[in-house]
Amino acid sequence: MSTKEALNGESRDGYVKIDRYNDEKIEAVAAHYKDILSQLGEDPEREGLVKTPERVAKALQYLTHGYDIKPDEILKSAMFKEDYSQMVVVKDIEVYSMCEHHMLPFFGKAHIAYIPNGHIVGLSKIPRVVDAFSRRLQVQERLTNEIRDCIQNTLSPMGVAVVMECKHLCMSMRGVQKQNSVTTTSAFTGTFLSNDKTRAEFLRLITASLD
Ligand SMILES: Nc1nc2c(ncn2[C@@H]2O[C@H](COP(=O)(O)OP(=O)(O)OP(=O)(O)O)[C@@H](O)[C@H]2O)c(=O)[nH]1
Ligand SMILES: [Zn+2]
Repeated sequence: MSTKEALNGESRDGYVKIDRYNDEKIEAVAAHYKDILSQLGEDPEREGLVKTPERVAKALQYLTHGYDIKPDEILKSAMFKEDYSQMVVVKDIEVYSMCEHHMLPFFGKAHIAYIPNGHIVGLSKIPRVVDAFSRRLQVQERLTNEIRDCIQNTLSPMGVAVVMECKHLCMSMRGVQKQNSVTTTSAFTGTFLSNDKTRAEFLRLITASLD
């Protein structure tokens, strides 16, 4: 069974729920984690840990399921011709990703806007695109750009704006150990780049969630 098939379930809140896994992959990853537990000085046979390698393998499969999703097809599946040319903003989209350097979580919010150019897109598809790119090993900058490029290239709007604000556990629970730092990234195209007023309007609309 492919990982994609393994990810067929969808819960009501729109998040992908795994109810079948790629057993081959789970077994291979779990075997490595059993070894890792030993290397860390643990006893992988003790009661609490017996199933841990399999649990971790399943968790990792979930946390990286974005590799099997085609974000542009998500958008294409719900594009509608519509004569609406004002800014559409979807803000406060929860983001959970993992930094590719330490494989530790970073999480926060994405705020996304586009200005239609003949087509609008089903609103839920925008958070789905965010999930498709964030459920991979990432850096926040690339994640921001990938979301922007996907919406721009698929929907061809007058412009796209993406702002992300995230906390990185690799900066708080280890390393430099800064508990409250938040990283903000942004990416714009079209009118959001060329027109200061449009960009300012977007930033004003999302400001309430930036403090
Ligand atoms: N630009 C960027 N850097 C990130 C992101 N996530 C983690 N990092 C950084 O990746 C860098 C990796 O640096 P290295 O010096 O190779 O790793 P390290 O020795 O573990 O670094 P420290 O975290 O400073 O202890 C660190 O500075 C992290 O803060 C991200 O999304 N974007
Ligand atoms: Zn990191």
